[in-house]
Amino acid sequence: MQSMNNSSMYAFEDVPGKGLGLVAIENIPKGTRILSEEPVVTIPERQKNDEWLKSHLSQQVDSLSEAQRQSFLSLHNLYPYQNIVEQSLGIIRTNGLPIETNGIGGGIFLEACCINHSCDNNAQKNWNQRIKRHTVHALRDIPKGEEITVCYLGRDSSREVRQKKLQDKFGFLCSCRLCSLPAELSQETDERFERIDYLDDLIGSYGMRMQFLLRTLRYVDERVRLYNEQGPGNSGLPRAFLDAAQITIANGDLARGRIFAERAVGAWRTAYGGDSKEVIEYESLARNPSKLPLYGLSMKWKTSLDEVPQQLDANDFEDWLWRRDKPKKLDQPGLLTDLRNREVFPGFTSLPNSNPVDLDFYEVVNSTYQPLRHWCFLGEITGHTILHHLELELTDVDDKKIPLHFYTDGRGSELTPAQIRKGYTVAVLYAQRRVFTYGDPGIRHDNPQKLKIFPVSLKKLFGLNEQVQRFSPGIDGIKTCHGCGKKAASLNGCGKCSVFWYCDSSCQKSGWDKGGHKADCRLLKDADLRGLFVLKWDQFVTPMVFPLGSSYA
Ligand SMILES: C[S@@+](CC[C@H](N)C(=O)[O-])C[C@H]1O[C@@H](n2cnc3c(N)ncnc32)[C@H](O)[C@@H]1O
Repeated sequence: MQSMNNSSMYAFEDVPGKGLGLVAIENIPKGTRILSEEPVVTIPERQKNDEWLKSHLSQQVDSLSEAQRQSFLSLHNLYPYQNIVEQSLGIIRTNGLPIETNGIGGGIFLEACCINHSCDNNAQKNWNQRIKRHTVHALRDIPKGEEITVCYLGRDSSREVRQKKLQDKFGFLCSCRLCSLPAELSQETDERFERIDYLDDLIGSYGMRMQFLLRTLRYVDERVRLYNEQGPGNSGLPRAFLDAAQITIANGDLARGRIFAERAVGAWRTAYGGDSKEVIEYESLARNPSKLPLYGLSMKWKTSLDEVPQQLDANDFEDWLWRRDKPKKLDQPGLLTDLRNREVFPGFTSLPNSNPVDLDFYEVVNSTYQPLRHWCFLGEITGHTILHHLELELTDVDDKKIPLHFYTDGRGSELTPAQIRKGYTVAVLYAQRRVFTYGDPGIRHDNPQKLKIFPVSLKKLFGLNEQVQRFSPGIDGIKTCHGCGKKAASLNGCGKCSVFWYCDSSCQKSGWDKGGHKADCRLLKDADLRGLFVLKWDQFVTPMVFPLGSSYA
């Protein structure tokens, strides 16, 4: 068979084991439109019955030119037939490609229907609704002599599933590069596809629900990474980039939103061409992301269009783009936790809601929600009442007043009056923001192991934190003498708290008397308070409880 297209980049050839196929007769660069074709026969979306369809087909086949009719009748046919009408029906069933337009469900394209399948296809087929043609584009550079292949399957799946589908529907056993991988590598690919599939479902089920957006962005990030590991040009990529664009724009982040939209457009341009509806629609989104109806559902990640870091290397840029958690400085050995770190010590407004559960803070383990990271709320007692239960009035790091209700077994009676003092600081592990039937939103406390009261005001605690941050070892292990300010790797730790460092006993005396360490050291004697600084709050294994001392002593 000869191509109808004179400027063709391919020839029809017999491909061993596959029948007829299309083979590149020149090098075809990635993104090239290899083929653009109108249907010669169409099939309506809704068919009354087989008889009606047969007559509908006969009329179309009869009106083809002789050359077209010959080409049509020589197409592959998996079904037995007695006459030309049955033969036409078999050809349609074997080769029909989707056409999504005005009640038409599919059609026959004389050239595109000769393209064979590969699970590792180098070309992408598509019905281009705007130009009303079936197109095929190179997903990667295709060297002269290589067969042009598309994927017959809708979704990435394991080798077993792919092979079964191809056998059942198209009657062949696929022996493409992916299907011929040795068992171990094939298993790796299968696991990747299974994970992509799973992530796809998760992304679909979380959708654009505001409280899950960071989580969903992580899933999309992982999905894109898996696609890239698998190889270039996966047809799922543009959709993944569009998901990322929508998530970031919904949170007011125009800078990232535009970049993701541009990536989606770039991937669609490669696979579908610049005149496809996807490219045209999302090019306009990339130009003006704030036009997305979801824009600004929250302004949590607000950026302007040009707030794109310029000096980052490629990896750091991707970390920025996907909002990946960078290992914080706190990870470094010797570094002490900074109480100003709002990820770990959030104010009330940044606490997760108790309902619906915030999946940035929790994950499902054995059908229950478990924290997936550490956080600890700090608030200073400014008053209290006791009616049915103890209610503390707290002021948080943002000076916001919050009620803390005791729903422990003792309803608060487990505390001594000496603990319930104005000016003391309460620490609540894994606190949630909760709406109460009566009164303002606040915190419900029901597990005594999650709460601790320190006999120090929030202001003093932050004062101590400043000292700790100033004098404790830096990333380089260099400590600062709390007495004279000298910096050195080898200083002597305070024998009581081991948090402050001194050159010698005279520096220690100066720090003790003038530097205020006498009072601070007394506070730091409490292993729970010391734990606020020395625990690796950014490294989560299991939830912590008070006494914290047992978690690090
Ligand atoms: C739409 S046709 C493709 C053109 C076909 N090779 C022909 O000779 O007309 C689909 C049929 O091609 C064959 N085919 C396509 N891809 C194949 C592959 N990867 N391995 C073996 N046979 C394949 C199968 O017989 C399949 O039913």
